Amino acid sequence: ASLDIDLPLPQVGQCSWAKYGYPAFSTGLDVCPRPVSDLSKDYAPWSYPPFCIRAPMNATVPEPGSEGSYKEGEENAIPRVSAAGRKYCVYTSRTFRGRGLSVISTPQMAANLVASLDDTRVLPRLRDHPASSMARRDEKRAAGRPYVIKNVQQGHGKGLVARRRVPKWGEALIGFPIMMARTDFLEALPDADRKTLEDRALAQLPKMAQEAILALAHGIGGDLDKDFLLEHIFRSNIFGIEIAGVHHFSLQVEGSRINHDCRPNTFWRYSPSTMTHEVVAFREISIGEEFTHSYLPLGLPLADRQQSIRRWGFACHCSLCMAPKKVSFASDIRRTRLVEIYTTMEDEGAMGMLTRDKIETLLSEMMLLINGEDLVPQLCEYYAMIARAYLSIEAFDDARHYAQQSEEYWIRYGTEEHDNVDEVRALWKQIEAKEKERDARRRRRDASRASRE
Ligand SMILES: C[S@@+](CC[C@H](N)C(=O)[O-])C[C@H]1O[C@@H](n2cnc3c(N)ncnc32)[C@H](O)[C@@H]1O
Repeated sequence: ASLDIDLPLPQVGQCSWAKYGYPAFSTGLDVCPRPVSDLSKDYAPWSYPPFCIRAPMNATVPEPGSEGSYKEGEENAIPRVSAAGRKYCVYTSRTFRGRGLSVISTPQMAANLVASLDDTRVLPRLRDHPASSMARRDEKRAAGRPYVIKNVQQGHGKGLVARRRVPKWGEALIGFPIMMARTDFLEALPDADRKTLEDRALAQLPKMAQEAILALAHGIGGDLDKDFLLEHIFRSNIFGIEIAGVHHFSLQVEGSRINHDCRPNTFWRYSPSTMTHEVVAFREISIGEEFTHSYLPLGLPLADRQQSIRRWGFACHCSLCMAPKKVSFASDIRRTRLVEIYTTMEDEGAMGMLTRDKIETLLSEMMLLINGEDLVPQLCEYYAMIARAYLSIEAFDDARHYAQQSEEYWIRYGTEEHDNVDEVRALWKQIEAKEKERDARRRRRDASRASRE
């Protein structure tokens, strides 16, 4: 028997692999879902017994959580760690959200998804919204759908175009994954094993789901290796997500049709507990406008964007990248200055060199730059940085104000479940602790003054 599945069943509150999925009080269960593999007798709630392949004993994968280049030999290459003998399995639910879902991952990671598979956990707000792929597709509902998928500008293939006005913060699209995989399976397994898992993940889905996946963009036509069609589709269409802190990717049929723009009009957020992708407008979108989102972190200057987008296999033709040299030069200067402000505040704050005047001057310059470059979503991080700057000069009310703003932005841009919401909450604790320290210092000073008098 495999170690993967012979662990004792943990009780609710002790699930190491189930940060969001369990405890699911509504199910009345009092244990965590057991990881299942090809050796398990029972494989519910999946539709088929898991099909598993072990990584070879010399398999290595990039170290989880490290940043840098995935290419070995490059200067900033991510260090690699052993994945010897790790079991990757295919799990399929043929009914998930009315379409089906196939997952390629390890038994523990798949166990983490079990509670979220339940369609009844999807809030009516996400299920019945006209932008939701779960909403009934009768004529009346279809008329309310905010977008139509059609060919857009030359060279961009298909895209999503607004067929009704979407207000600021309104949902443009609500979708669910159709395929998910633990990202490092691409590195841990040899070609033949990857292909076996990928083919099975596709074949176990209902016919309509298979067709929807195969119809997605395949990236650079010339180099297409027909044996690895799915990997070409992954490369052009996936969204990065985490399951219990481990990097995975997710394929979502309609969301994958949204083209990239370096100044996008939507952002997407993912809720692990309901496995929902929401694409949200961060400004009003008018009828006929294309929905766009950024495949790259926001705020990069042109050269960095051009280099990073290459990983996606295309050169960006958005209006910012195609703008006259003068315009993109000015944009680059603003973006570089913004990063400079961030580092100055962080560094000088840590060294106790900031003053209220300096913070306020940099803050107003920062707001001008952020608004000028349409980088409002970056305020999640920038507001937290301002809170830390005010904390460094013991301006507790201002620190609290910006920590609150940062928390609100993180919830809006990342959902309640985003890890950074926890980080902001840690910042609240720091503010509280430092304020107590200051009060204690004042009391000691007053007491020593009183004793002198
Ligand atoms: C995730 S898909 C987007 C949907 C795609 N247009 C389709 O027809 O399915 C990514 C592909 O769309 C195209 N694309 C997206 N954004 C683009 C942009 N800003 N400039 C040029 N091509 C873009 C590229 O071919 C890219 O490989």
